Amino acid sequence: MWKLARVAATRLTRSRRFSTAIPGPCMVHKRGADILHDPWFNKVLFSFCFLLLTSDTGFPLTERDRLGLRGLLPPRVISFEQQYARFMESYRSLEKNTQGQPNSVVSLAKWRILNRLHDRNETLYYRALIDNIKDFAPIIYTPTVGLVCQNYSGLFRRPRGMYFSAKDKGEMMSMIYNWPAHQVDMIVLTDGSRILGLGDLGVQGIGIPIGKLDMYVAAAGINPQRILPVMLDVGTNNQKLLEDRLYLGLRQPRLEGEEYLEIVDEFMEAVHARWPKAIVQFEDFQMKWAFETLERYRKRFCMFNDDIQGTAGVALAGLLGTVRAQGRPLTDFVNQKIVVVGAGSAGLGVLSMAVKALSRMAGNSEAGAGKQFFLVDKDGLVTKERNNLDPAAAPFAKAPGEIVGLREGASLHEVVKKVKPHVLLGLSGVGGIFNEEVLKAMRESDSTKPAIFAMSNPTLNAECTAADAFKHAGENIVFASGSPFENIDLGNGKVGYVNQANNMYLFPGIGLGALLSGARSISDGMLQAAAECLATYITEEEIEKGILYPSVDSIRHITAEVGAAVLQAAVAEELAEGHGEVGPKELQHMSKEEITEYITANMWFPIYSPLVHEK
Ligand SMILES: NC(=O)C1=CN([C@@H]2O[C@H](COP(=O)(O)OP(=O)(O)OC[C@H]3O[C@@H](n4cnc5c(N)ncnc54)[C@H](O)[C@@H]3O)[C@@H](O)[C@H]2O)C=CC1
Ligand SMILES: CC(=O)C(=O)O
Ligand SMILES: [Mg+2]
Repeated sequence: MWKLARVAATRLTRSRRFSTAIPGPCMVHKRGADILHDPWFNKVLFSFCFLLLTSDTGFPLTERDRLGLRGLLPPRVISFEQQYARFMESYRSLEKNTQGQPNSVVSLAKWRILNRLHDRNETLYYRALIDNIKDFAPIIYTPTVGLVCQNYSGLFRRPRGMYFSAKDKGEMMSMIYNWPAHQVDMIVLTDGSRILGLGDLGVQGIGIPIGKLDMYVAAAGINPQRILPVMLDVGTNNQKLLEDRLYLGLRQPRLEGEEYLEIVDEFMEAVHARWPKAIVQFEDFQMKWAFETLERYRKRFCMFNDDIQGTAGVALAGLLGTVRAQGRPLTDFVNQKIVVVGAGSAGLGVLSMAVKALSRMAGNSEAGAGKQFFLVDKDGLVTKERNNLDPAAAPFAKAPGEIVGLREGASLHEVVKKVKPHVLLGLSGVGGIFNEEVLKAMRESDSTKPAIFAMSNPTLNAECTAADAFKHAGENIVFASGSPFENIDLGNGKVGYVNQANNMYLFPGIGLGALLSGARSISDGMLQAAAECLATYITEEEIEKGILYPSVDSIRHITAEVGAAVLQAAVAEELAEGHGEVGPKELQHMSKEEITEYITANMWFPIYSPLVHEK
């Protein structure tokens, strides 16, 4: 395992650009103005250019005749390519015109222009997203999505996704049929209780499933007609929201205990009844429900928890990359001292996957695995002496006297000074806790190339900035953050490389592989295959430069690879039941290359199809 084969496949070009292949027809049951008002079929681009509102239409004349559109549009027809160029022109002019304004104003303006495009013309929106993923991911995903959630009531223009509230108890089985699409493949579900590091945002957390599913379309090529963002509104404990007259959710405290679980159970049953093969990704649930729902559903439904399982795989890939960056063999992972800051769903997910990887390296022996991991939470170092020690954290708690000189609750600074860790990894949600003192203590690390992972989101919640990490911990570190930072100019032509350690490198591939395998459930083996795939993706030359993760530009390619690895694992574990016309037997007989080809061929790509009216 963990073979470091150089990924031989030539990486996909960033996108297929404007293919000359003739797209197949798309049947449409609407006509006339109804088509123009449906962003899925619409081919008109409305844009502001030099302060003029222009509407450029991509409907050819024959199509206008077929669909009763003649006379409803100005006569000029422009191509998809021209529309794309027009949109990018207006986006770039917005960038220019907002220069010098506060970051939050610029980011929200960018989010609005993208969101407006989505609401009018999905094909063009997804093309723009795919072709500019590096620029647009920070807008539709972290960090801007956090700002969008915080301001959701004010930004809300038209609904996206479905809302199931505590008031819908007993109705969900019929409600699910209100969703207009016949088929749904991917659902991202939240209850809004822990949105990034921003806490309980109640119903406003819907921005997260929307952003994650946009990443599914961009990275995994999931057809946007088959995605469903879902908010389970069980109330909020955020007093400010409860008192906000613009708040759009239920004004009641969160349901607890059985009452809460009954709502989630009912939703899961309803989804399964209508779309038995849909994958459900749980996202941004507070820790107690994140673990409980994962245990409750993972064998019964095809689901996973992204914060626990997706994050764990991404972090593990980064930890193994760190071993390579030190010029050590992967087996040296057993000697790496790792301090994890944050004992929540993400931090504990990382530790348990890392311990499993260690025990596999040691020939499946659990004995002693994880002794070199240290867990710090808001009350300091976690030891067995902790009052009310959380059972989920207990396996990682240090025994009394296990580390001489460190007591229960020792501060992060004390822990780093004493342990001299190879890796300091933050999943605490607390901005700036890797302060100057802590970062300077990392200079005493036992590693020749210490690693600092400030994985909390969004940017202001990162445990430290990239600039501070290189400044205080030294130029020889490797650095990764959950939200993007610019690379750091270290002077003398040297660059401090900033990695983005974010579960976006895995969840799209986990979902895609699970979907196309038709797996009954998502096993540890499938998740491990995803993490291994990501870990082996980076070349030695890249590692030497401090690069641990691929560029966001190649997210479609890495997702295809991860999807293939997940599918292969599902087949090996006999969990794959097939997808569409491809049955389990055919999947079993596919080579690795054929699986990757199958995955790639099934990735949706946005182009205008000729619309044909279905009588
Ligand atoms: N980069 C990525 O891919 C991911 C990042 N995250 C980020 O990780 C953060 C935490 O997420 P969860 O684990 O789900 O949250 P959580 O609420 O379950 O856990 C937070 C943990 O941080 C600890 N903590 C709070 N204040 C602290 C302090 N001052 N010092 C040390 N520890 C402290 C708490 O005790 C708790 O154990 C969030 O900001 C989230 O955005 C989560 C998932 C993926
Ligand atoms: C990235 C992510 O899933 C989070 O910050 O919660
Ligand atoms: Mg999350």
